[in-house]
Amino acid sequence: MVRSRSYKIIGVFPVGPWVTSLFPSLFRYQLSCKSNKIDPWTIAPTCLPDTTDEERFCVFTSESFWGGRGITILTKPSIAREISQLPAFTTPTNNTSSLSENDPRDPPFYVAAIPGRGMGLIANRTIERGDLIKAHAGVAIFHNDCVDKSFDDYLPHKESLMKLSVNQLPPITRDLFLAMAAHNESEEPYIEKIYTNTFGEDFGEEEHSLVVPETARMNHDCRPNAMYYFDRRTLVHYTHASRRIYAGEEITITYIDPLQTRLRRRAAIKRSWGFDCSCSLCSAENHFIRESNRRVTEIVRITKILNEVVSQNETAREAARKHVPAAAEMADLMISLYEQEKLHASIADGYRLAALVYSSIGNEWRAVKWAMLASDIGLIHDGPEDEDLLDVRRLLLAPRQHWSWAVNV
Ligand SMILES: C[S@@+](CC[C@H](N)C(=O)[O-])C[C@H]1O[C@@H](n2cnc3c(N)ncnc32)[C@H](O)[C@@H]1O
Repeated sequence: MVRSRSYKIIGVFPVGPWVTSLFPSLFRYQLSCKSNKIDPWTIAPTCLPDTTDEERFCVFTSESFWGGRGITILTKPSIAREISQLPAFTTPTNNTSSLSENDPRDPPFYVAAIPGRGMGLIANRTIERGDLIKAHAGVAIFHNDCVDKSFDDYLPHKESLMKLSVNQLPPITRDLFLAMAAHNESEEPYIEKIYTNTFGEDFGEEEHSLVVPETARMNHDCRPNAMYYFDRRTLVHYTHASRRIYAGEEITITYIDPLQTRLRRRAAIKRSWGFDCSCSLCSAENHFIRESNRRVTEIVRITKILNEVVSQNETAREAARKHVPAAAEMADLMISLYEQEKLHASIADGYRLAALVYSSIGNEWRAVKWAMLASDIGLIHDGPEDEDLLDVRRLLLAPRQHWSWAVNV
């Protein structure tokens, strides 16, 4: 439920005042007030009544999206218009291979019951670092104001709205959605599934929840062996191995920012998912946990200093000048701590920062070394279009022309 750059699962939602005023009249309206069909939606949108375009929420569904997988989107018309202009719709592929888990591409995993965790994914062969584990388009996107649970009186209406959205999906996709786990038995099973399984993403600069049922089968580990990113242009969610995974190992992702102490990680998991994290790091003996906490705290401290040392803001950089003489050693220590902590996924951020530090002190070859590593892992951590990755690529191509070159010399 954290919405940082890499850990984007599920948000805890803000609520606009409109919620209380609109939901009571939703269903009287929807029966009589279908608006005109807008491409690429194959079902005419169903909208909330009596509101301006800016406030109105509608269900937009395309049954033909992604080769018949379909997608349903509950959001404002202006945001749906924006989404409909993405290459996902304007240059559609014929990808039908991901309609089910048993697709013909022979996935490197199977789904199995994991004691104490419900279902999960188990590797069926060795998966090398960087290998693609799965790539699936989202099947549903919900504006977070519509899935908020805090106004109990309106829950039945929200639940019906979710149900309508999901029922408009093609049957195979709808079944994938309905097969997802839920935190709790509840009178609102649709909303409960969304709370348990969605990834937080912004569309139109507003918070939404993205549903990718196949990816939602992956359980959490504070030191996971896989990582994911979402390609906003194609609406496809990618998961890659962040280290070698052996046959028989569970494939895991992290639901939270792993750069936190055990206490904070467990509190975040408990707050948002209601389970006690029993991953191997959280279950380790106390002296191991203490060492891990120290390393994580140190990574966070050094990262803060080094971000100032290489800030593009000259005043901030000037204020951090006293750290410049030790910056290279700090960068090396930070990378070593990432490695000791087995933070195989988030180390992309460490590599990038180390590249900038070395570039800023005019050490071209070390800058290139770290930039290479940042670029390599960044591809599977953030995707090829990520701004930070593109920046690090510019550094690689022409180190001495990069904005960071020798700014601390
Ligand atoms: C996104 S779903 C993961 C897939 C789910 N296990 C299933 O059966 O489909 C999230 C839910 O899985 C369970 N879960 C995930 N990681 C876990 C872990 N490390 N320990 C215990 N339960 C976990 C929790 O019930 C959580 O609410």
